[in-house]
Amino acid sequence: MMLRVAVALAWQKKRVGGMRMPSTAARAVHALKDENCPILISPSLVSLDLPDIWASNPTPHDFPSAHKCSNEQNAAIIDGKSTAEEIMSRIAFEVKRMKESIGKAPGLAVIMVGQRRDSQTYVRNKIKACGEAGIMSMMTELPDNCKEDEVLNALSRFNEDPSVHGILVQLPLPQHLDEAKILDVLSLEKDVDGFHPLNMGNLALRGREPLFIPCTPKGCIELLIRSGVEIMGKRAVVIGRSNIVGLPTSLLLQRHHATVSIIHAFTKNPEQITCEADIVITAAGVPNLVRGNWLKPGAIVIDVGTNPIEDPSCEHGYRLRGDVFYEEAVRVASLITPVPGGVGPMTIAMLLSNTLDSAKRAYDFT
Ligand SMILES: NC(=O)C1=CN([C@@H]2O[C@H](COP(=O)(O)OP(=O)(O)OC[C@H]3O[C@@H](n4cnc5c(N)ncnc54)[C@H](OP(=O)(O)O)[C@@H]3O)[C@@H](O)[C@H]2O)C=CC1
Ligand SMILES: Nc1nc(=O)c2c([nH]1)NC[C@@H]1CN(c3ccc(C(=O)N[C@@H](CCC(=O)O)C(=O)O)cc3)C=[N+]21
Repeated sequence: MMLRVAVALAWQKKRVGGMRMPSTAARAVHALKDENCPILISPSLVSLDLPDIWASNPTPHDFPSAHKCSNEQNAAIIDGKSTAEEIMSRIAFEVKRMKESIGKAPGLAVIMVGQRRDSQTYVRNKIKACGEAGIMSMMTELPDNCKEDEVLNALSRFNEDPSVHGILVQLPLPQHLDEAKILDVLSLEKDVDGFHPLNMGNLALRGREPLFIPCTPKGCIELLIRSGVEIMGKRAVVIGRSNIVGLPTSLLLQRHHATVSIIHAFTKNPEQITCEADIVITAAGVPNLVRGNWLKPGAIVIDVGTNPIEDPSCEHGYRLRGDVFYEEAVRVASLITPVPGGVGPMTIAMLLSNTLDSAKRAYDFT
C-alpha cells in the first residue's frame, strides 16, 4: 500500500514538473510505416532527472487489438529509433535553455583505445549525437599498445576539467589494460556510463541511489515504461550477466519490482526459464539464440544483442542481427524491439541524458 502511494506521488511529481502523463487514450499505438506493421510511439515519459526514472507506470499494458498486426505477426514493434529522437529533441531543448540562462553547455569526453571497427562506429555515433543536441564533445584516441598510465593520465585530465561533465571509456579495452583499475579512477560525478563500482553498488543496494544508471539498461526500462508495460510483479528474464548490460539490467528490473531470473552461459535449459517470463531482455551476443518456442505467448521482448552477420550484399559487408530469432519471436510476443532500431539508439539517448543531468548537477541548474 505504502509502495503504491509512493509510486503515485512520484507520478504526480512528473505532472507538476510539466511532463506529459500517460493515459489510455494518449497511449494509443500509431501505425506509422504501414498498416500491417505498426510501430509503437507512446507519449513522452522521459525523465531527465534521476529520481523520476524509478516511477513505475501505473497503467497496465493492454494494446488495442485493432492495432495488432494482421496475418501471422502478432507483436507490436517498439520503435527505439524514433523514441530516442524524441528524447534527444527534449535534451537539445534543455541544453539550449541551459546555454541561454547560464552560458554553459554540457561536455562529454570519450577515451578510445585501439581501432576496433565496431567501437569506432559507436563512438562516432555518440559524438554525432552530442553535436545534434548541442553537447560539447572531446575525444582522446590512444593506440592499441598504449601504456596503462597514458589512459590514466587522459582520465585524470578529464576528471579535473570543469567543462567535462561526463567521461566515457569505450569498452572493451585491450587485454593488457586493467579495466577495473581504470574505472576506479574515473570521477564518480562524471561516470555517465554508470560503470563505477560505487554507482553499480548503489544501484544494487536498497535505499541508495546511484548518480547514474547505466545507459543500455536505462534505455530498456525507458522503452518498457513508454510502451505502457507495467513491470511491477512481472516475471522477467535477463539473458546475460555482463557488467555493462546484463547485471545492471537485472538490478534495475528488481528496482521496478519485477521477479528476475538471470540466464548465462552455464544455465541449463534456458528455454524452460524464458518460457515463463512476461518480459525477456536479452544481451548474450549470440545471434538468433532466442527462438520463438522459448517465449510465452504475449511475452514482451527487448533485444539488446547487436551481432554483425557477414552479408556481402550489405553496404559494409555485414548486417546486424539481435539475439532473438526475430521472424519467429514476432509471431509469439506481444511487443518486441527490432535490431537495428531498438535498444541501440536508446543507449545513445540515455548517455546524453546522463551527461545533461551531470552538467545540471555541476552547475546547480534546474
Ligand atoms: N544495443 C546496445 O546499446 C548494446 C548492445 N550490446 C550488445 O549486447 C550483447 C551483449 O553485450 P555484453 O553484455 O557486452 O557481452 P558480454 O560478452 O560481456 O556478455 C555476454 C553475456 O551473455 C552470456 N551468454 C553468452 N552466451 C550465452 C548463451 N549461449 N546462453 C546464455 N547466455 C550466454 C554470458 O554468460 P557468462 O557470464 O556465463 O559468460 C555473458 O554473461 C552484444 O551483442 C553486444 O553487442 C552491448 C551493449 C550495448
Ligand atoms: N563504455 C562503453 N559504453 C557503452 O555504452 C558501450 C561500450 N562501452 N562498448 C560497446 C557497447 C555497445 N554499445 C552500443 C551503442 C549504440 C548502438 C547503436 O546505436 N546501434 C544501432 C546500430 C548501429 C550500427 O548501424 O552499427 C541500432 O541498434 O540501431 C549499439 C551498441 C554501447 N556500448
